[in-house]
Amino acid sequence: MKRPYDSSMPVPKAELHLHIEGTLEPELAFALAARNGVDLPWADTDALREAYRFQDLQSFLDLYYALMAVLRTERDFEDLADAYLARAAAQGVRHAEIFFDPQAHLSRGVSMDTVVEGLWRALGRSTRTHGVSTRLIMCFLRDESAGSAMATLDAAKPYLDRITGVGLDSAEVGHPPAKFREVYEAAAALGLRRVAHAGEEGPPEYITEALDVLGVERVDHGLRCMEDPALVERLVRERVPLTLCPLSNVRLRTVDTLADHPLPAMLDAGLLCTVNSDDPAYFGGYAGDNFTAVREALGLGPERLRELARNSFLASFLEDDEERRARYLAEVEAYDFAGDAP
Ligand SMILES: Nc1ncnc2[nH]cnc12
Ligand SMILES: [Zn+2]
Repeated sequence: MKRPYDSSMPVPKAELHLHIEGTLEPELAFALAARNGVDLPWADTDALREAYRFQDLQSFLDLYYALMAVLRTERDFEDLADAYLARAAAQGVRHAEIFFDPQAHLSRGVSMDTVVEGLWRALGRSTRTHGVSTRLIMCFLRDESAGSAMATLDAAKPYLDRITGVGLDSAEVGHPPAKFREVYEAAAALGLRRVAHAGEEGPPEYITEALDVLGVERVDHGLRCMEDPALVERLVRERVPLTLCPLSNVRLRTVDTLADHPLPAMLDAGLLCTVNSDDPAYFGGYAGDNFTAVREALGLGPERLRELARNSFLASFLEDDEERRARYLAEVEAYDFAGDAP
């Protein structure tokens, strides 16, 4: 008999909201700093971890961008991605759609080639080495100009065989989606899939704008849709997936505690919710940890957990490999969710 929720057999799932730079664990950051001769302003990994007390999204972003100083070579990006994929695989992730932030590297003199080739060294072999299929999503920083986003899209053109889609991240409030209309139109014309962070700290109107102006197929976070019943109805009707990140929401104080998270109400409303880790090195857990946390804090039963796992594959960009998606979905249906630990 299979032991359900055995840690050696975690829930099969896809991760759809994961910033690769947000997987930089303190130990790897210090190792890369030593390798590259970069001075870090923290004495050691404990001191760095001490700094992980965030007031809001911006206070996290300040640290997140600062620590990227250690990422300089192809090998650094390869090691970063390999470390994430190993951890994700151990927590049941079968498929990962991975964000990266090229502007945060280009502005430090690290080229698009270094970033994409480095990540690809790990991602290109990941089904073999980690048993995890992957897609790469290039995010634009919404607190930078639309012109900078367009230049970034241009710089990515030689790598479009490796990039599945575009996203929009960084400081949300004051940077509504419409600013990026032209760059999303250009991305669509290149055949790229479209997602955007919206409704994390920003108002529900940003979610509507991301759908109507940017044509996004998935909304990252989307938490604040719950303030607008007509928007919830639309998201349900149009089956727009939301990539929720519960531990991130607690650490960035968009919800007070995990027990206050609206996930159960969102599922009850019929929203197509998924559970993801966002920046796991900073927020206290990877994909499986997020599943465990919501199961325990919110008392989600076996069928709700199955729904979340199923949704993760339904919402993924696996249209170019339906056979693989069907295999993953069959695994979800065969999984015994009735036990007592993801
Ligand atoms: N949670 C988040 N929101 C916006 N931008 C991000 N970049 C990395 N993590 C992010
Ligand atoms: Zn995010």
